[in-house]
Amino acid sequence: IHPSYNVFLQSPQQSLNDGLFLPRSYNTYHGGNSYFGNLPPQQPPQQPQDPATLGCGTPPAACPKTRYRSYDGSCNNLRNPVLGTPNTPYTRLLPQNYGDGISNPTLARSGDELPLSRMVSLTIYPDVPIEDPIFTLNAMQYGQIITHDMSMILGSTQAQPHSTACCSPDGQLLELADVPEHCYPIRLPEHDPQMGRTNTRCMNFVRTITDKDRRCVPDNQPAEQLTAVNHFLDLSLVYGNNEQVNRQVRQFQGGRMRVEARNGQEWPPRSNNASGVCAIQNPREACYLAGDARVNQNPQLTLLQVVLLREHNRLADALASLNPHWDDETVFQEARMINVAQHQFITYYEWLPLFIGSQNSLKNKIIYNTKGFVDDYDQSVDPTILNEHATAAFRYFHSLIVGSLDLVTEARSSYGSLRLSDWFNRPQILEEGENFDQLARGLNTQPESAADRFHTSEITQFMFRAGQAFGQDLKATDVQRNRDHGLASYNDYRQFCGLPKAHTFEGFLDLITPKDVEKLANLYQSPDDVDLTVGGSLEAHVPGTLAGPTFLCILTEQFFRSRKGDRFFFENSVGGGLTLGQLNEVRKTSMSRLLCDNSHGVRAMQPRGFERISHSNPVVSCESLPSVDLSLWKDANGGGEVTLEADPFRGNYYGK
Ligand code: HEM
Repeated sequence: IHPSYNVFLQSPQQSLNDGLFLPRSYNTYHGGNSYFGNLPPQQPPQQPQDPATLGCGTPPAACPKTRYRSYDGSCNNLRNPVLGTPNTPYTRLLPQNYGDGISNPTLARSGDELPLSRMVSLTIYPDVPIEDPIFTLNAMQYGQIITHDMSMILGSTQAQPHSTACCSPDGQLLELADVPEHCYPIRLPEHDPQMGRTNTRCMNFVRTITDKDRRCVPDNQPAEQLTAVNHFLDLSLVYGNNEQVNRQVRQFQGGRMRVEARNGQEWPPRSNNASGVCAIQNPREACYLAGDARVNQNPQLTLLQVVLLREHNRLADALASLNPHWDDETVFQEARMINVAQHQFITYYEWLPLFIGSQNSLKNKIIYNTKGFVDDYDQSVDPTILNEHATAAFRYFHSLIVGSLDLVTEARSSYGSLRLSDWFNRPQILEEGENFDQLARGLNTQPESAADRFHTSEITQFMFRAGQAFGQDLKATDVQRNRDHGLASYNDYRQFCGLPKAHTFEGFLDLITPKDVEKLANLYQSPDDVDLTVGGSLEAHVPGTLAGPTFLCILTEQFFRSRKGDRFFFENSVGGGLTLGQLNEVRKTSMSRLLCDNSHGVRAMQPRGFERISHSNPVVSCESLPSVDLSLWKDANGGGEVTLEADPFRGNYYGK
């Protein structure tokens, strides 16, 4: 076992009493539970690394004393300035379980192949449309925004067919398919409904790039996958993950982001490589450039990206008129800071309680019931994204995706709908007529699909089909990715999370229905072979949450680390950069107000946008929804209470 994992060898401290979870590694961080190990304070800068070894973590030359986050997340942790930066490894709760112990995909305990991931998808994840009784499509969609802010497997765009082909365009296995370093194609079973119609034998699957591929670790050490974006919840999907991308999306005037005006609305700039990035059907179709490569993936994702972009410019315009003496950079960074604070507030206080439960969040110090600052930053907490979170637990919410997107009028009547698979990677649809407003209302009106084992065939049969009869299968991909990343088994994570380990398939009956246990027993040879992605997705939910105990334990741990390990978290009195008055203004923001302020003709919304319209959550005028009073950002030179000149952050923490 790799030394950095010794922390997990302690006996479980967690109990399942009243369904609440204490992230178990609270008091184990101090041992240096970080991939890189913790650097001593004031570590002198190291020389930049050879690009061939990019992925090993390149410490920045200096950490400037600044009230603003870097774009790549460097210097967030001053003891280990590279922590949380792009192109660094995920971390994990349990050691890798590779077929060869080093890097090959997971095998059954017997050494045989695991059941075909596509077979698992067809058996476990069929399309049975069940609406969520409480939550809107926006709850699903904001979840994807949070995901894209936190991680992206390196080597994939998660939107377009991969440039490495393991299968031919007509779905036949290619020679490269047998090169385990790159390819791990999804093989279709004999009776596959798609194969029956098209004679397709495989779906493309390219393995995630690891630290081993980048020659960062010794040959005998198990591989760890790299993530392409910074690990912090910092709107990097809007602002970019490095200075170079940030320069492409910034206007450098008035603190604004670049936008293009068409039909009286502002849109993101167009990508220079539209035909490479999007599935456009003519060169005039929009294909956007944003801080994140996945921006065009589906219309509702793009809509929220546009909302967050417009919000930046709305904030920047207000700050610039309050503080005419501020230069472009100051307006830009202050607007960015407010935008990120609002996003963190919505994520932690409006969204997360619905998914992982209010009581669970309060009890585990993920949210606080306070009007004060929360100074819980701890530089020994590792903010790195957990592989189990990104590859299994958080993907459970793929179940919430719906196959058709409602267009909704101001009177909240349906005007029609869009078929999801017609519009992957084709954001032009947002610019047509009043679609933007109608889709925005649809987000807050239409129910999401229930969190269960059923998935719309728009993502299990038709994903990214680009006009073809069939496309990819997201759930088969999720199962395949679980094995590509060599995650330990469902049974191991049960034990890690304080549940009894099953010795027979019947041992799963405490949380999984007899019918589903039977399906598992038919697919897998042993209870120890069940993939985390699969077992976790079949558990009965913990009351008040949208996940079973095993996934809840992983999600809780991740969101705990993501706040406590972020020096700039918005509730922090120093790093957060807000006065107490400003912080309590930010706490007035809401998903619905964000949509109101950044759409064109939306005049009314229900107060709680992630919850369906009801008597207790009725549609009300936008103006009546609480909003952030930006006059608190008028600085001392303009007669206000804030003074940036008195900023104590000057010079460098170390380096030049
Ligand atoms: C229409 C909506 C969505 C589509 C089409 C979609 C599609 C995808 C695709 C294609 C991948 C990459 C698969 C791979 O190659 O391994 C992915 C990854 C992922 N998705 Fe989704 N997704 C959607 C919504 C969501 C939602 C709502 C969540 C969670 C709330 C989510 C969580 C994730 C996570 C955690 C990953 C892995 C991120 C990483 O690379 O580290 N997705 N999704």
